[in-house]
Amino acid sequence: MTQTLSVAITGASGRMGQTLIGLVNASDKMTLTGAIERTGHAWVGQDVGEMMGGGALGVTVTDDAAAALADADAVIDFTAPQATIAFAALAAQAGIVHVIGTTGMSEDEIAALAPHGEKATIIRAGNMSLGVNLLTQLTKRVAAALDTDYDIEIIEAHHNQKVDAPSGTALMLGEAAAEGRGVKLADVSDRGRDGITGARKSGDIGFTAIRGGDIIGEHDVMFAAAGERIILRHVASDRSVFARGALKAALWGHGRAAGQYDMLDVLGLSD
Ligand SMILES: NC(=O)C1=CN([C@@H]2O[C@H](COP(=O)(O)OP(=O)(O)OC[C@H]3O[C@@H](n4cnc5c(N)ncnc54)[C@H](OP(=O)(O)O)[C@@H]3O)[C@@H](O)[C@H]2O)C=CC1
Ligand SMILES: O=C(O)C1=N[C@H](C(=O)O)C[C@H](O)C1
Repeated sequence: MTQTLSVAITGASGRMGQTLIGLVNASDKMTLTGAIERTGHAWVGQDVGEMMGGGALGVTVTDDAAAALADADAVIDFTAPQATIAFAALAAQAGIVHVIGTTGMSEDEIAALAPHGEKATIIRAGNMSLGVNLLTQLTKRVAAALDTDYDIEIIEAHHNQKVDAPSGTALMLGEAAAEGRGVKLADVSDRGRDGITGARKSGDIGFTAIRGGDIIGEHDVMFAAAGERIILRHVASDRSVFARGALKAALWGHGRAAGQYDMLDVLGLSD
């Protein structure tokens, strides 16, 4: 019998946690060996499949992340910044693959992952879908081809439970646009306009965040000039696009040297 990849999922009860568990369970390349929630969560001690409203999967939700990661080849983690840093330490201790989908991480929080990337194989991206990662490359090319007569605006829309803005994807697209233009995003980023803002500064990259209902994730990169607009758009209509990318990353990372990677590496889209 072929060996499958043993996978633990953090934030098991979350929107992405449940999507991931469904897909891992359906995969013939992976086996779900751990489902993690924090201490005191109502799911701890229960079968994860039953908690998801289906049949038993034979995996009990645990709050002992260290033990769950010690038994796994990979952990897939879509939670929150501080939790992700703690899981990175445990993944490094276990020397396994850590797929990180968590967004809203500050510069300092991202820097805190670095020492763990010496022992774990970290694959992190603000969006794990093939479509968005391809869109970052297209954005970079279009931005490189156009001058600052074309104002770049990134507009994102998400469900009303999302806690961070701009989205991780919007920031990836902003970084790609800035790279195409040969500038640093931090120097040209314009977020949160309100009141008498003054005219738009040429060369800025603007961000707008819409929050409402159950929108899964929509991103436009607009290049607006006098007389015309180019709009590159990605619409996610099912969370499985993110989860499928994360599973692909876990399989790609297994057996690979420790270090920090992204989805462009996984998908072979790096320049
Ligand atoms: N990279 C990508 O492709 C994608 C990234 N995301 C990102 O993934 C993250 C999760 O999104 P989503 O599933 O919608 O969010 P949810 O709120 O539905 O789920 C988050 C899960 O993480 C758990 N969690 C939160 N904080 C902690 C903590 N400190 N310790 C342990 N567990 C914790 C929550 O548990 P509890 O209920 O106890 O709080 C919950 O189970 C977000 O950052 C989101 O932006 C989402 C989709 C795609
Ligand atoms: O929180 C979400 O839902 C999503 N988060 C990611 C982001 O911040 O870009 C990816 C996707 O858009 C869904």
